[in-house]
Amino acid sequence: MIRLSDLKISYHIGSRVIDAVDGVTLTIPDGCIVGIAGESGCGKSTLMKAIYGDIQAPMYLSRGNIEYSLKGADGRPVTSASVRQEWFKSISYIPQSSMNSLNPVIRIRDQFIDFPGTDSNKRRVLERARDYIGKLGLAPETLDSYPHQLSGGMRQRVMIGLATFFQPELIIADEPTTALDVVVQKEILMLLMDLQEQMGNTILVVSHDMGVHYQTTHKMLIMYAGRVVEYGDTDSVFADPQHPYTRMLIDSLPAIGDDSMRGVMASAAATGGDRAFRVEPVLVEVKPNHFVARPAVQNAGAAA
Ligand SMILES: Nc1ncnc2c1ncn2[C@@H]1O[C@H](COP(=O)(O)OP(=O)(O)OP(=O)(O)O)[C@@H](O)[C@H]1O
Repeated sequence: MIRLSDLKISYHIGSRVIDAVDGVTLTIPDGCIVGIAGESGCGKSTLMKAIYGDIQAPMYLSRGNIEYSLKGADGRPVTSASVRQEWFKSISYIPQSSMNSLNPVIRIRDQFIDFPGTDSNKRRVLERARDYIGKLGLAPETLDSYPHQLSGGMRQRVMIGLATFFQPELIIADEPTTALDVVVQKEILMLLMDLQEQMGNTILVVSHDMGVHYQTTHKMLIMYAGRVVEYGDTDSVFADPQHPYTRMLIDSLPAIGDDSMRGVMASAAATGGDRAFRVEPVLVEVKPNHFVARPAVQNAGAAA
């Protein structure tokens, strides 16, 4: 379980402050895949980095806190202060464009054993890695390759392999299939789903693709302008979206035979756009496990 309480994450840019995540309070249960969606710049990656404990200038925690029910490698509870020590052990992160994050001058095998340890320990890990990447659909020789010798899909599988090798309890995948063709996208997502089923861990997946969310997630978290507008079981959110922005995202899913984006444009116009999408931070449970935020109270200046 991860509990976010009144979380506010900001960036200091010169004399300006950008509140990228603004007053998020919610609980993510164990053992589920949570999809995070929302327009570009709404704060998805910032929220993921904060949960991962990767808060570095110019980003900072303005308010609130994060609690984890994770156990560290030493058996102790993970806290915001200790979460960084758990990277790639109890918690791992597959960043945006992660397939380009592999060190280009280091063979894949050496990326698996890039940790302090004895030679015999590393040999044992390498044997396990050879076995493990086979389960991810990669040939054992992949370990002997340099990243540039692999296709984008293979590199992404390697990244997922590195992120899941130690069976972390929490995996954060920030747009894990961007820049891959649709067939490879599907394979990668199936792989993540299979791994989640086997390990029973929690996966947070950021994606702009609502179709991907519908097919792969148990819960959906929809963000707009730094706030969570809706959060609930995926079936419920897709069957009965409560917030106009969620409705617009779901309407953007093309149906077979649909030849245009007219539905999206029409529903954006009908909802009243930005003003109608802005919300207060507090989420209200409208159905079991389905929360929605109330519309923001517009001040006189904003309304003018
Ligand atoms: N390093 C940074 N310095 C300054 N501002 C930043 C930085 N990173 C993000 N921001 C700002 O914080 C806000 C949220 O950005 P974030 O990357 O979290 O959004 P996002 O929803 O993940 O977007 P995308 O879907 O495009 O990845 C945006 O206004 C962005 O400009």
